[in-house]
Amino acid sequence: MMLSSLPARFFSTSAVKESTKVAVLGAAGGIGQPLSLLLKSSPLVDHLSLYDVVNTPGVAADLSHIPSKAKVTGHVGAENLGEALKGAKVVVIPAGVPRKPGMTRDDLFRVNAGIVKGLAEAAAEHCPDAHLLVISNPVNSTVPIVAEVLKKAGVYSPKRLFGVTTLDVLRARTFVAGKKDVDPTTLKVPVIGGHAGTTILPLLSQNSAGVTFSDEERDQLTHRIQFGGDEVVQAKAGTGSATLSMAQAGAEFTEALLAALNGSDGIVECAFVESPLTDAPFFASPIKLGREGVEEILELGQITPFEQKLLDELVPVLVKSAQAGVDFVNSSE
Ligand SMILES: NC(=O)C1=CN([C@@H]2O[C@H](COP(=O)(O)OP(=O)(O)OC[C@H]3O[C@@H](n4cnc5c(N)ncnc54)[C@H](O)[C@@H]3O)[C@@H](O)[C@H]2O)C=CC1
Ligand SMILES: O=C([O-])CC(=O)C(=O)O
Repeated sequence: MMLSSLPARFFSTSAVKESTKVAVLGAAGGIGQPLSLLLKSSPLVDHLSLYDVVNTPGVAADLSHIPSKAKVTGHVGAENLGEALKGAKVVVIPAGVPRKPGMTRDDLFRVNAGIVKGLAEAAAEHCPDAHLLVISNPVNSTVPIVAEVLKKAGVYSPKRLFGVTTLDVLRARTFVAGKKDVDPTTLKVPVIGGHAGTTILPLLSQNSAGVTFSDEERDQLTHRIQFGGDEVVQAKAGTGSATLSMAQAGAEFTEALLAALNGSDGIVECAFVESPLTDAPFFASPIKLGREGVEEILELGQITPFEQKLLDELVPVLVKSAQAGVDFVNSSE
C-alpha cells in the first residue's frame, strides 16, 4: 500500500538508496500503532524500530507478519531505548498523553515536557545525526524542548528538527474541499504559525485551486481548521484525540522527508522548524526538503490583511510557548 497523496516518483527504485531505519517512540499508542502500520508498508523504510514503555513486542510481532520490505523490531522499557534508536535515520515521536475534553494542548505540558526531554536526550546520545519529527503536544513547546536538549548535547542542527503540523494541512485541504467542491487529494493549502488554536493560521487565500471565499466562509473555515483537534477530542468524549488522521499525517510527512533525504527534488511540506520568518524562534511554514532535511524555508508570499492580523497576534504566543520549553530544560538540570 502506498500513501496515495504522494507522487509516484517518491517510490522509484532509484530513490531508495541506503538502508533506512525509522524509529517510532510511543509506538504502542493511539497514534503510534496506525503510524507504524503505514510505515511498515512504505517502500522507503528498511527497518522499523518500535519503542514504547509498554506493549511494543506485541505490536512488532503483529506488524511483522505483513509482507513488505521493512524489518520490524520491538523495544520496550528505558533500558532498551538505546538499541531502538541506534542507527536511526528518522525518529518519529508520538509519545505522551493526549487531551481530554476541556483541556488545552498546553495542559499536556506538565507530563509531556518530561517525556519528550528524556527521549531527546536518548536520541542525542544514540542517534545524534537523526532527523527528529515531534508529534507530542504541545508542539509549540516540545519542539523547542528538543532543540534545547540537543544544543546542550552539542548535536543540534535546525535542518534535522521538525514539529509535525501536517494534520493542520490535511484538515485545511479536507474542509476547504468540502465547502467548495474541489478535489481534496490535489488541493494545497499552506498552514503556518504553530500547532494550537489561534496559533494555527491557514493561508486560505493561497489555496492551489484559486477558490475564493466570502468573509463569513473565510472566518468559519479558519476557525474550523484552528480548532479541528477539539472537534475530535469532543467526539471521542474522554478517550483521546486524533489518532488515525494523525497517523496518516505523520506517515505522509515521514515519507516526504525520506524521499527528500534520498534525493527526490522539489518536495515542499509545511512543518514547525527553527525559522527566521518572524520574531518567533520556531514557526511553521512551507519548507523545501532536501538531502540534509530543511533545505530552504520559503517566503510566506502575499497574505491578506485578515491573515496578517492573525499572524501578528499569534507570534507573541509562539515566543512565549518556546520560552516555556527552554525554561523547562534549563530548570530541570
Ligand atoms: N502534532 C499533532 O498534530 C498531534 C499531536 N498529538 C499528540 O500526540 C501525543 C500522543 O497521542 P496518542 O497516541 O493519542 O496518545 P496515547 O496515550 O494513545 O499514546 C501515547 C503512547 O506514548 C507512550 N509513552 C508514554 N511515555 C513514554 C515514554 N517515556 N517513552 C515512550 N513512550 C511513552 C504510552 O505508553 C502510549 O503508548 C499526544 O501528546 C497528543 O496530544 C495528537 C494528535 C495530533
Ligand atoms: O487536539 C489535540 O489535542 C490533538 C492534536 O494536536 C490535533 O488533533 O491537532
